[in-house]
Amino acid sequence: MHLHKLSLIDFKNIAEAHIELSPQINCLVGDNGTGKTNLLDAVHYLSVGKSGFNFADSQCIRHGADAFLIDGVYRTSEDRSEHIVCSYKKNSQKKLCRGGKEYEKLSDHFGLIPLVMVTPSDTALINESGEERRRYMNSLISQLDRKYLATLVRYNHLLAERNKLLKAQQTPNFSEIMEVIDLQMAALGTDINARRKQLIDELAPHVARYYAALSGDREQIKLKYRSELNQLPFDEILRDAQPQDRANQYTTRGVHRDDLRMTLGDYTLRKYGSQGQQKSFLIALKLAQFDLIAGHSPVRPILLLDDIFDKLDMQRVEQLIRIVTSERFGQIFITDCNKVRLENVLHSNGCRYTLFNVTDGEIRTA
Ligand SMILES: Nc1ncnc2c1ncn2[C@@H]1O[C@H](COP(=O)(O)OP(=O)(O)OP(=O)(O)O)[C@@H](O)[C@H]1O
Repeated sequence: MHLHKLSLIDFKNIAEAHIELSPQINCLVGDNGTGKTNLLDAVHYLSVGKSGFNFADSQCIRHGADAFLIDGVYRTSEDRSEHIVCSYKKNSQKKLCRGGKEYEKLSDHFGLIPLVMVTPSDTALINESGEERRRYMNSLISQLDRKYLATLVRYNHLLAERNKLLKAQQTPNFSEIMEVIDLQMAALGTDINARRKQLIDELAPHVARYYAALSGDREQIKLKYRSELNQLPFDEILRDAQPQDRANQYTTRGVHRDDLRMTLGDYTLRKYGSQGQQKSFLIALKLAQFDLIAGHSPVRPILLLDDIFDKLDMQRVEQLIRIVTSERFGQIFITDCNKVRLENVLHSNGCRYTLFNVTDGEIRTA
């Protein structure tokens, strides 16, 4: 499946655009702040129903306009297509339609048009708190397993109930209520732990392989899932934690404290990795994610590469281009400020591509 035609009206700084895309490599070139990333975000909207950069829908309406519209026609085979439209009008409900019919729930659309995006803002996965990494695991597992999200919602609900109880320790039957909550939390948390473990066990070898390829086999990285539940049953953890939880008045241990450990050689990537090494890791992670989704879906994800030259040396960029232009990948979008540099790399790898010039929100085929 690939995005064949894309039309935008009043989306961020793009007043109007109608473009026809290549099923393979699409390059968006232009100066800083011209709208290259905005176009990628529109493609993200059509897959996920929301911005890939945490923009609220209202922030995506072009300044001075009342609504935005994103209209995409995907080719699924020679004679079949999917028509997806996402629109949002100020102070009203966002609409996501497939073939002219509005979805009741956005989540019903998940997985139809898989997509993987690499952006400079991915560094938050390395440098921000564990919450960011848990969100990453949760979002990826939810794409592959719809039941996971329901389990997570129930766990978070119980966690909130438990924390409320810990703040009101004079509640009659405190211990009995706590026991009931813990019993349910232990079952759900054990489930969440198993799915996260399975995800990272599957993902980690691919990440290591892609990183080795990007670095020309000079460096090795490891990705590990850190959870207390890997060592102890959750019911035991909750029981042991009770005195501490009562003192702190919140739940100190559980899958809501899980994290990922990323190492370069024997050292923490966050502390000791250079910016280029961190960026290489994030690209390797996203390419591994691509393989994982492709393995679970009948269609290959669309790959969005925003600003890939940022922080990478030419050797790594060339390796990356070599990897993503291999048979295993499908439709790709690449943004860059430097047209000559991008074209040189693509030419030297013998790639065919379609180039778009982006100037002040206008997108034109070169
Ligand atoms: N709602 C909006 N209405 C109008 N303009 C907007 C809106 N949201 C963002 N912009 C503008 O879009 C531009 C940013 O576009 P974008 O992030 O796509 O740039 P880019 O071409 O990817 O640049 P860079 O090369 O620096 O990454 C900024 O000028 C910003 O002010």
